[in-house]
Amino acid sequence: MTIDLHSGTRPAGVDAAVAAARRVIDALVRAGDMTDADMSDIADRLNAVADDLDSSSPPVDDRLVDMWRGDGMTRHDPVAGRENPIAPPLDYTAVDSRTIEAEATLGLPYQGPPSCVHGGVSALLLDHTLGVANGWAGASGVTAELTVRYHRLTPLFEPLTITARQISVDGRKIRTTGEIKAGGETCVSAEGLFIAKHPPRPR
Ligand SMILES: CCCCC/C=C\C/C=C\C/C=C\C/C=C\CCCC(=O)SCCNC(=O)CCNC(=O)[C@H](O)C(C)(C)COP(=O)(O)OP(=O)(O)OC[C@H]1O[C@@H](n2cnc3c(N)ncnc32)[C@H](O)[C@@H]1OP(=O)(O)O
Repeated sequence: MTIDLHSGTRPAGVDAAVAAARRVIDALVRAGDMTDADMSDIADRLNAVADDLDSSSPPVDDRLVDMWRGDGMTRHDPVAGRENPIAPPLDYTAVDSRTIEAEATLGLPYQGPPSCVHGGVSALLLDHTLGVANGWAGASGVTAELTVRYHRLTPLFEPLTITARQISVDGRKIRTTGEIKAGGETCVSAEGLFIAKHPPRPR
């Protein structure tokens, strides 16, 4: 069974609030202490927002059930999740029946070397994208091995194409590859071994 690549939007403004939080994260990293803003006041205001959210949030077990509803894409993961402010977020489209891709431009919160994407962030994006390609191709599982090769530095502030394709399914073993490209050049490639295993979703 394949999955819908889009997790959809919710009407309550959640996506807009999370997008605003993403802006805040980006703006904080950009400002550092080179700002005239009153950072103590900003901390108070951000803490007030967090207090509002904390006081109105459901028990975590209820939220876990909500996060995992359905059988396909979720909205909370740290790569494509519209409800997760640390996700860029990637938005996948199908290339063919085993291949997906997304475009993203990453900013300062994802920095490793100067003006370049952190290698761990690239590995995260690829791990997840390989996993979603498996869901799209119809045989998915958990990552057992991920081999990542860094060919050249991956730039911040430039459009990146992240692609993944399922290569083979042999019993429970699923092999999947992917890459991150900038300007048509491969910056990072990955090979993953996934094992068909589906931890039960909280219900
Ligand atoms: C987030 C959950 C996703 C699940 C997918 C669900 C639905 C898909 C829908 C939508 C897709 C959307 C999003 C998904 C996107 C991303 C996925 C998230 C990726 C992750 O973030 S996931 C977390 C990190 N991941 C782990 O936390 C795994 C922990 N680990 C284990 O859970 C076990 O360790 C396991 C299951 C790996 C194996 O355990 P096991 O007992 O089930 O199987 P067993 O050991 O018998 O191995 C069977 C055969 O695989 C070979 N084999 C096993 N491991 C190997 C290895 N490392 N290297 C080489 N070969 C290996 C054996 O050698 C044997 O081979 P043989 O049959 O030939 O002897």
